[in-house]
Parts: sequence; C-alpha cells; structure tokens
Amino acid sequence: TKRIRAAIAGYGNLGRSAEKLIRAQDDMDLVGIFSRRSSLDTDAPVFPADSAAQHADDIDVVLLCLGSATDIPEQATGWAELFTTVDTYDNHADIPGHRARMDAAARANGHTAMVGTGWDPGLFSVNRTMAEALFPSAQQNTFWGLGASQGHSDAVRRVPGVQRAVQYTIPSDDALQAARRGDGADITAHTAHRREVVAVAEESEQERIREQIVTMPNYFEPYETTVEFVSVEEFEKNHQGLPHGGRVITTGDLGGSLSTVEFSLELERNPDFTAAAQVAYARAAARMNRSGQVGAFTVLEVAPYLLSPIPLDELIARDV
Ligand SMILES: NC(=O)C1=CN([C@@H]2O[C@H](COP(=O)(O)OP(=O)(O)OC[C@H]3O[C@@H](n4cnc5c(N)ncnc54)[C@H](OP(=O)(O)O)[C@@H]3O)[C@@H](O)[C@H]2O)C=CC1
Ligand SMILES: N[C@@H](C[C@H]1CC(C(=O)O)=NO1)C(=O)O
Repeated sequence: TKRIRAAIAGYGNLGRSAEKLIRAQDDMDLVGIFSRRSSLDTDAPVFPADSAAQHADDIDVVLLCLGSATDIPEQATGWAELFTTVDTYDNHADIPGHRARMDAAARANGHTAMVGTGWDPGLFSVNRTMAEALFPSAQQNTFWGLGASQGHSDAVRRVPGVQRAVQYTIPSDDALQAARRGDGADITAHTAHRREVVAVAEESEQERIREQIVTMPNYFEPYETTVEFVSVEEFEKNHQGLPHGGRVITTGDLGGSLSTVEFSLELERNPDFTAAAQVAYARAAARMNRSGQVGAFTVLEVAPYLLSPIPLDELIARDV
C-alpha cells in the first residue's frame, strides 16, 4: 500500500516526539514541520505555519501537536479545512463541541479529522467504553499519576507572565485502593487527585498568576491545587522530566461473580507515548480518508486493526 506522507504542526514536547516516531514507521514519511517559529532544532524541513495551504497536495495527514488550552480551539478547524488531521485535544468538557466543529470543517473539504487521540483522551477512552459495556452496572474510576500532565502544563504556560511551568498530578492512594475493592462510587476525579504546579515568574506577578491558575475552568477549578514558584535554575535542574501514567479501574457483578478490569500505563516520557498513539491514529485517519470516510471521528469510532501497519488477515491469525 501507498506510503503515508505525514507532517507535524507545532514543535513542542509532543511535536519532537512525533518527529522521531514518524521516522520509526516503515509505512510513513515525514514531509516536514509547520511552526510559528522560523528556526527549530531539527534537520527536518521547516515550513511557516501560515504557509500550510501551499503544501496541501504533498501531505496525507497532519499531526496537530499544538497546545490544547488555546492553540487547538483557535487553529484546529483551519488545519482541518486544508488537511486530514489528528489531534490530542484534551479539554474533555469540550470534546463533543470540538468534534462537531472539526466535522464541519473536514467534511466540507473531503478530509478526515481524528480528534482526542493519545492516552486520556485516547486509549483510556476506548477502555472506559469497552469495560463499562461488559457490566449491567459497572463501577468505574480513572486515575492519573503521579506524573507531569502536558495539557495542564501547557495551560499554565499560557497564563501571561509564566516563563516556565510543569503541573504534577498526584492521585490519592486511599481512593485507588477503594476503587480496586469496588468501593469507588463516591470517588470523583476531583476528590481523587491533587494538582501541584511548579512555575517561574517575576515576584510581582506571582499572586495574580497563582489566582489565575487555581481558578482556571476545566483544567484546575475545582481541584485542590498548589502553585510553587522557583528560580529558572531550579526549574531547569529539577523539572525537565515528563514521566506519567495512570489506570482505568472497572468493577462489577456479573450474575453473582465479581470481575475487575484494570487498564494501566507507566510512561517514562509522556510525550513519547502520546506521540506513539497519535502516529497510530494518523495511520488510521489516512486509511479512513482513502476509503472515503470523511468528517470527524473520536477513538471510539475507529476499528483497532486500522492502527496497525500489519494486514488484517495477519492480525487475525496472530492476535485473535
Ligand atoms: N490526549 C492525551 O493523552 C495527551 C494530550 N496532550 C496534549 O498535547 C498538547 C501539547 O503538549 P506539549 O507538546 O507538551 O506542549 P508544548 O507547550 O511543548 O507545545 C505546544 C506548542 O507551543 C509551541 N512552542 C513549543 N515550545 C515553544 C517555545 N519554546 N517557544 C514558543 N512556542 C513554543 C509549539 O508551536 P509552534 O512550533 O507553532 O511555536 C507547540 O506546538 C498539550 O496541550 C496536551 O493537551 C499531551 C499529552 C497527552
Ligand atoms: N491529557 C493528559 C493525559 C492525562 C494526564 C492527566 C492528568 O494528569 O490530569 N489527564 O490526562 C496530558 O496532557 O498529559
């Protein structure tokens, strides 16, 4: 089958991981990287983001590695008008709205828009739906961390005056144990996690910045959130790692017997794993577009075999 010509929009943690993972694929070529900045530390071709239309015929799918806090809402439909796209948009409350807007933009131009890929949203979404569907009455809880959330870190970096930032998500062990026992009914994401922000900003700006972070809808309000300001030296020394992970725990009774489903991830580097999922969904998006499936799709609407470069009959013989 024809090789997939992929491009990246946005060169941050996720974009850098997507670059190395696209290059690791036997069925994909990296056409180039679109950025709002002119000089990037890469040997790949770099194109100005606002020149994207000139490359429309040379690219099968663009991985939108932009920030979800402001970039995706501002830019994603514009990309979907020009290309088949794959994003990792993670403002969960806005996924239905984002899917509808991307569907209109993609469909009007014969493109496919794969939205909310990655691990949450993404692989965790697939597991939540599949596991819950097995039980007449399921108890399901999602936990993240301890680790560095890129979406929350991007959201903090977008607060004026923030020079560096990372957000760590800390799950409650008691909540985790309760969920494993099937006692998770009263547990919510907001009661099961604390959020700790470490940031660099001028002293005079810190109080305003703290207030803007802890009251930020969707990403922070109403979580218990702390904000610690450190020097740029301290930040560069101690806060460069981006480990993360999490688990979805689903329990229930099946006519008199108890079952538990647990899907867990341990990620040495959050952007590398997220990019791996985004690249696999880019393969699916390119294939779906070639077969005439236009419009927007979430991960719940993608047949698993489309993620793999291995032919379906071989997967059936090997994995079923
Ligand atoms: N669904 C999921 O499971 C996951 C989703 N994500 C999502 O991925 C998004 C991107 O994360 P991440 O890559 O860590 O975010 P970054 O802040 O590293 O990058 C976001 C954008 O900011 C711009 N940028 C990056 N570095 C700089 C810089 N030094 N100066 C100026 N601009 C810069 C880039 O665009 P440009 O090159 O155009 O300047 C880049 O695309 C997150 O917002 C999150 O929502 C992340 C992990 C998991
Ligand atoms: N989208 C998240 C992926 C997971 C991590 C997370 C959190 O720590 O709140 N929620 O979802 C990210 O950007 O890292």
